[in-house]
Amino acid sequence: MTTATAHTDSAAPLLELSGVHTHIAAYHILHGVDLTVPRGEVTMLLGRNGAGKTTTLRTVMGLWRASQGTVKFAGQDITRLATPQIAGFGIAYVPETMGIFGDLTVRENMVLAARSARTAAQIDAERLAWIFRLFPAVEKFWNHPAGKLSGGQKQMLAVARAIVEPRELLIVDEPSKGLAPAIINNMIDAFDQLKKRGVTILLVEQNINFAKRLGDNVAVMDNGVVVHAGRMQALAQDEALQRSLLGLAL
Ligand SMILES: Nc1ncnc2c1ncn2[C@@H]1O[C@H](COP(=O)(O)OP(=O)(O)OP(=O)(O)O)[C@@H](O)[C@H]1O
Repeated sequence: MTTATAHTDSAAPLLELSGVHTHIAAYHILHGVDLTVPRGEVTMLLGRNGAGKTTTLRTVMGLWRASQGTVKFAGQDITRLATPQIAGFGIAYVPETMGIFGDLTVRENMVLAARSARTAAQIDAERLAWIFRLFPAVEKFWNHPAGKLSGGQKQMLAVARAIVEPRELLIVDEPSKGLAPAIINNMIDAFDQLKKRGVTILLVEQNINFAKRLGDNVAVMDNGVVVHAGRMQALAQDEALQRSLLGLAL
């Protein structure tokens, strides 16, 4: 499958939401979200429970439909496109539920995620070796049912699936959720490596320390809008601002 290439204005944000409203059934959840995700950097989407972070990601992926506003990827309006078309532009999305098939082996999970491969041998060998280096558990449990993996190993498999083919933008909902500190370090390393390969990354996080270590940019949501956006370093150095924006989430 070919990935559509859009124009390459490197200064323009890779992903840009403007005034996005989303309704779920009778509920008005997003109330005009403005969010920019600069190319080649890591952007953290923070906010209290129920602030609208997951709904924002799902709206980007076309899993919910924006009722107003626009979502642009590499300058193209993707607001009304279907999810497979959006993914086809080179956007990978790892939901909080991870989307792993527990009855299938790790290998089968990876093959299913690689749209251009029908067998493991058809997955790009250099890329697979790189994924094994990033996430040794994926290699170690290659022929084991994915359902038997620990929570951290499942999260690694979920990210490994998302990057089995080259992607321009990787979106992950709460990658650090429930992970032990050693696994969190491994995850941070992996995202760093991805960034070095030129992948733009958008992560939803509850863990402010994880966010501080990895984020170049930050956007904070509350009540269905982005209430703060800027450089992560500026927020990390301002404890009063962190408290007022994130409150108990800290
Ligand atoms: N399927 C749904 N039906 C009705 N309301 C929903 C649905 N999904 C989400 N909501 C509501 O939308 C609001 C935003 O939810 P969302 O999951 O986007 O928040 P979040 O910031 O990701 O929070 P969390 O960290 O708890 O996942 C919440 O009030 C939630 O109850």
